[in-house]
Amino acid sequence: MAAAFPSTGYAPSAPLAPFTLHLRLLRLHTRRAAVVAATLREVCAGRVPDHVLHRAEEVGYVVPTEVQEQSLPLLLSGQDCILHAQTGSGKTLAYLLSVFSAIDFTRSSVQALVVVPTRELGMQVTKVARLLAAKSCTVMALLDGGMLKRQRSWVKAEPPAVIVATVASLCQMVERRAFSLQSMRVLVIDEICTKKERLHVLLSLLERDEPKSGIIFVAEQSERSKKAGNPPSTTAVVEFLRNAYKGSLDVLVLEEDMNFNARAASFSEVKERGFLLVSTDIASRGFDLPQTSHIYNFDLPKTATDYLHRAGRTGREPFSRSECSVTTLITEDEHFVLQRFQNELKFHCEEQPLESMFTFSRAGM
Ligand SMILES: Nc1ncnc2c1ncn2[C@@H]1O[C@H](COP(=O)(O)OP(=O)(O)OP(=O)(O)O)[C@@H](O)[C@H]1O
Repeated sequence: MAAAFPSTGYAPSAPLAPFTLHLRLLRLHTRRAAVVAATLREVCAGRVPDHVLHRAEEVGYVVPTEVQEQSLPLLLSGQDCILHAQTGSGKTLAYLLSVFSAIDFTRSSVQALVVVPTRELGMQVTKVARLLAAKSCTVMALLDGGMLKRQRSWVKAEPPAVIVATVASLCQMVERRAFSLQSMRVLVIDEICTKKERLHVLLSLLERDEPKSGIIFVAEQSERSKKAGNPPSTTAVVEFLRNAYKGSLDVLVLEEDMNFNARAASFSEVKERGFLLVSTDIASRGFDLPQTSHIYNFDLPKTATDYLHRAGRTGREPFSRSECSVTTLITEDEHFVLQRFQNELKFHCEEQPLESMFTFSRAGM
């Protein structure tokens, strides 16, 4: 059977079956849809200054990503928003466009504040903000490890329109009254789930669960972190709990670097009474502490096998009938790792979003 084809630039060697034609039609529709999709300029029309959109186009931001397409109408209408999307989906550009839609470029005052968890993220955000602003306004980065003294006099003499800051640097500046926040129009909080927040979540879990005894597993310290002279994670967790935990259990620590005597002392102590043992994976194998009712993975284990060994420290005879649980603290980015462990070990975790578990007073953290 012969078939007539519209001119497509190629000659099929055999007549196309009906379903093939159907596929081609579908493809045509998809292409058409891409052509008629709104551009970034259209989505931002009348809200974001032309010079910013022009810069965005020069950089290559022409068509909005999905999160930008969905969030920009809300952000640009002045509504408060929480953007929740995968990493790399384009949230930064979405909130920066809303920052530039809200500030008055002719005023010399701090009008937008972007709070970031790390210096690295701060540098990235500052770079994109400066690209978009070009010379139309000043974007200042107040990041940990920066030259805060010099910046303090600069920020006073010539307040930037946009400040990108890590929490610690921002606090220093605010405590020294380096700038006024009275003209602030936009506040962006980018991914603030710091170790500190994790610690507070852990504390709330301990208060809620009231374990008989528990082991809190933290990650081993990396060589890089050791060289930089940072304390190991175990120290941070133990110090925090010794100050903040008001329950009856003893807070103890077990570390790789501890000598044998120190380890033995820790070990015999925990065997005798209720404990919260903070440890790296060193406590996940060979340790028999049957009274352990709760396991907390403060940091994710490296592998599914490590997860299994950690979990195996609870539910042990003769206490195995009492209520036992394994809780893993994860951020959105870590979700897939826990999913991988579940697939590999064939178990199912009940997921509890933070908001559904506790009412946090973030201001107090
Ligand atoms: N509309 C767009 N068109 C083309 N590229 C874009 C667009 N928006 C963002 N990008 C690019 O996509 C990459 C990821 O964007 P971005 O870092 O903003 O994502 P994100 O969601 O903020 O990520 P994270 O959660 O890791 O901070 C960057 O390289 C950015 O330049």
